Amino acid sequence: IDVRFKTIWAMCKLPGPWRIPLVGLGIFIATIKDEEIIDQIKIFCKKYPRILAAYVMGVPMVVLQQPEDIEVLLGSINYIKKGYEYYPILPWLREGLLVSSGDKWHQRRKLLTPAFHFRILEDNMQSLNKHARQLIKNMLKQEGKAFVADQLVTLCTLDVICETAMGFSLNTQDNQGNYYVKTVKKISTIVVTRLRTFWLRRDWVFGITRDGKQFKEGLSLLHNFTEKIIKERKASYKLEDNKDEQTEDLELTSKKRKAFLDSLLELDKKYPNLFTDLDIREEVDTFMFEGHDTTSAAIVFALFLLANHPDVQEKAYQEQFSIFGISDRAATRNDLQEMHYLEMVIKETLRLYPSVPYISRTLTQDMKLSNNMVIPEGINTIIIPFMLHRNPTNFPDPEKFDPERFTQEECRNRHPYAYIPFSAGPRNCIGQKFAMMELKVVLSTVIRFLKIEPVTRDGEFKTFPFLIIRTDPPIKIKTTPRIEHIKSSVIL
Ligand code: HEM
Repeated sequence: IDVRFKTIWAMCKLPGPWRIPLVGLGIFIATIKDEEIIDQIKIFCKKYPRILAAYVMGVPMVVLQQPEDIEVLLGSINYIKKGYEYYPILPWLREGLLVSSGDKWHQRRKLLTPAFHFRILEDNMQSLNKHARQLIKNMLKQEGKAFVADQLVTLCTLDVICETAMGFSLNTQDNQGNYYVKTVKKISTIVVTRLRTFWLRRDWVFGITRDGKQFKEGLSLLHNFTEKIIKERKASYKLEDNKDEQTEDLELTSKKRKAFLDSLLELDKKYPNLFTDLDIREEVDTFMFEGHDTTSAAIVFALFLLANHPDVQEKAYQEQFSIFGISDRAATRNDLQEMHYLEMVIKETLRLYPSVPYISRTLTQDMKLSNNMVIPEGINTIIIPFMLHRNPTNFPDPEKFDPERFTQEECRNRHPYAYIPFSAGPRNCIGQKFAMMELKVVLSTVIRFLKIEPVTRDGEFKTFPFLIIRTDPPIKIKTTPRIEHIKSSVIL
């Protein structure tokens, strides 16, 4: 809560809906129905197209909507402190990379960039292909009937992140995987409810509510799940370490693929005071969550859009056909470079449905915008990619799904901060390249082997900003095999 005169005075001068001082939009936000959140955000953002300032129960909030202003915020190393909205996820992700600030964030980002970003891009095609194929096998089992896309896709992306980053093979049929996925969804919903409801800010009040109790139970499940992964990897890592010491074959040892978690275990050995067991867990929790839920949402929305736009689907299929013909071979990294149209489809999907719909920072110093307006230190500054990507100046006819917006020429003519599904600047998404690789492998596999048909149509669902973008009702699609003989080879 910021009740300093300086802040209140500055907030008064900024454009925004004027309600009760300090309380601001607090009561309105706490009482609005979930399904109305996005519509209300749209109304406010349209009314205040550059800057929207409002108090929410003592917290001063400013929404930036112009790419030039967003560049000032995200492009600078001076504004990396995460916003107030992240406090309810602290008990879950603690100060993992997503939430940490200051020196801790700088140090972690420096250590984790080689450990995650470079390592994960090395040699994961085999694993990505394997899980993409498992996904289409599971889709084929639905035998042309409608199914909830998210249920199958999320297990696939969870398998991918577990195997590629954690070196842990999770069985998709395993109930634990299912449980983890359901609990993550429940916890994200509770986090947003808590954020909107000011009387739940105090831990003790939240703790005695039904949501608070469910949050605590869910948290212990999620932590047990990640602790199990760490324990198992630690054990197998020790075994492999011993084997390496005994083997003379150095070439073989250097070729062994190391998972991101192995690098964390190494950091633990190298800097025992910097990287304790809890530090490892907070990063595993962070990467597990960010690494599966974001990609799953993107794949589900892409499937929905492809199903509802058969012309785009056909064009994407023709591109795959030109790369693979009727061969059922696995995709290689070189193949991915050829998938220009699929990349445009993915980008357009993330424009309309950015997996992370909301980004925020607390200013630790005054910030001068491109028009010389000053946003003072202490203010919670927000970017809503879901709205930014619907700005008709940068994206004419913004509700229309049109991958052609992402030809090289169109992109060149747009402000670089007009489209930021992975955020931008020094605190951008560390998993961006890996995510694009995963989305391409999974979608290319589905498009090559299956025809996606619509069940849920445009306008038949509401979107919710629950940490990750979600829909109600969940999106359903149908799939049928494209070529009979490919169907049998995939099943084998
Ligand atoms: C379609 C997929 C993805 C999207 C759209 C996405 C988007 C984002 C965005 C917008 C942020 C900035 C959040 C903020 O400032 O509050 C972010 C940060 C982050 N993402 Fe992703 N992400 C995706 C996939 C992944 C994957 C696959 C991983 C890793 C396994 C990952 C790990 C992270 C981490 C650790 C951060 C925090 C980085 C930092 O603060 O230094 N993301 N992501």
